[in-house]
Amino acid sequence: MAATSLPPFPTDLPVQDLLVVDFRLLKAGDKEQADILWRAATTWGFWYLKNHNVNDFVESMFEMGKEVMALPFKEKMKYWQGNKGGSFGYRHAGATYTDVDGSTDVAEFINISKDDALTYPDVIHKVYPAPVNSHMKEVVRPFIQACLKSSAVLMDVFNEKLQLPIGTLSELHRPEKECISEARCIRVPPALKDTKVALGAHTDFGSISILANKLGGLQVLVSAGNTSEWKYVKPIDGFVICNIGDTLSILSGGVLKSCVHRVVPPPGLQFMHERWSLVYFSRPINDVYLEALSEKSLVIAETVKNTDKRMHEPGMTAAQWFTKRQKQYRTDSEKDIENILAPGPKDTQEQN
Ligand SMILES: O=C(O)CCC(=O)C(=O)O
Ligand SMILES: [Fe+2]
Repeated sequence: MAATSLPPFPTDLPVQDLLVVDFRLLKAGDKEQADILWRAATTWGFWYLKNHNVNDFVESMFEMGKEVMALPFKEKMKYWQGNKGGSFGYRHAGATYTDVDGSTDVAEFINISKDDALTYPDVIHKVYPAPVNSHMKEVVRPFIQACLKSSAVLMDVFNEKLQLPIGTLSELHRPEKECISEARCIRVPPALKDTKVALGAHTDFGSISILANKLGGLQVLVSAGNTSEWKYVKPIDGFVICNIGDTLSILSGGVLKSCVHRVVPPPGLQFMHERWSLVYFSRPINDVYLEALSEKSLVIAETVKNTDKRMHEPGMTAAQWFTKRQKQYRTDSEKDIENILAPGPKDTQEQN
């Protein structure tokens, strides 16, 4: 649905104003834009990006996602991501807990590996539902390539500001190496009566996330002194929302901030609509050991001098850590696929 035919984002809600980075200028080496990006990434860890070409593929990615989610539940589950720490493939709604009382999420995903998209029709990790394959070359791959280009530019700015040797961060994220980077299309149904949280509070596991959405619902946890408050991030037509994830925060010794966020039902009259969002998660190469790059940067070394390593460094590689995190908060960790396929309100077609 075109953004213009959707109800507007309400004007009376707590909103976190994010800085806007002009990607075209940033890519051309504009120092002011690099400073804006640095300020955003070292304070809130979230910012808007404008004048980028990721947008060229957003609508077609949503179309692909809609075709996938319209498939019968059994068909989607043939491509299930599983519950053993993998991510690629289909993830059904309700797969994770959103609070300690046992509420569950209401979001379903299709996750497509960067490696599989770049090598298609060769398969590195996973095969995908038919609509992913039929749009792989014209839509999914170019979308991922645009995200790779954008994140490489952002990464180079962080590299310079962190005073790391040239190319350090890009070497740890080389696109031709295997990793868990992926594109994700998310569907949240029109708000169900008692849904408080559509996707639970989390930080992103990876380095940089690039997000496109049209309806509100994304919230960031903003701390001021001893209190913290959930604030909405307002979708802006043509802009994507970017954020720092945990791995880049760890590698930078905490200089770059990975902010807690969640998705609640769209606010105001937007609640009646299906919510679609699209994310590209840029993650380090699988065997990158997750630790602050203190030996390569005085900026990082100075920052970590007084921090407890155990608080920030998981002591394992990016792939091991991702698998561990991915298994957390699952509602289905003891279940096999037959159990999940048993009749229930999971099929989006049956729900609506
Ligand atoms: O749908 C959104 O707006 C955000 C999704 C998100 O945070 C995630 O998938 O990690
Ligand atoms: Fe997220």
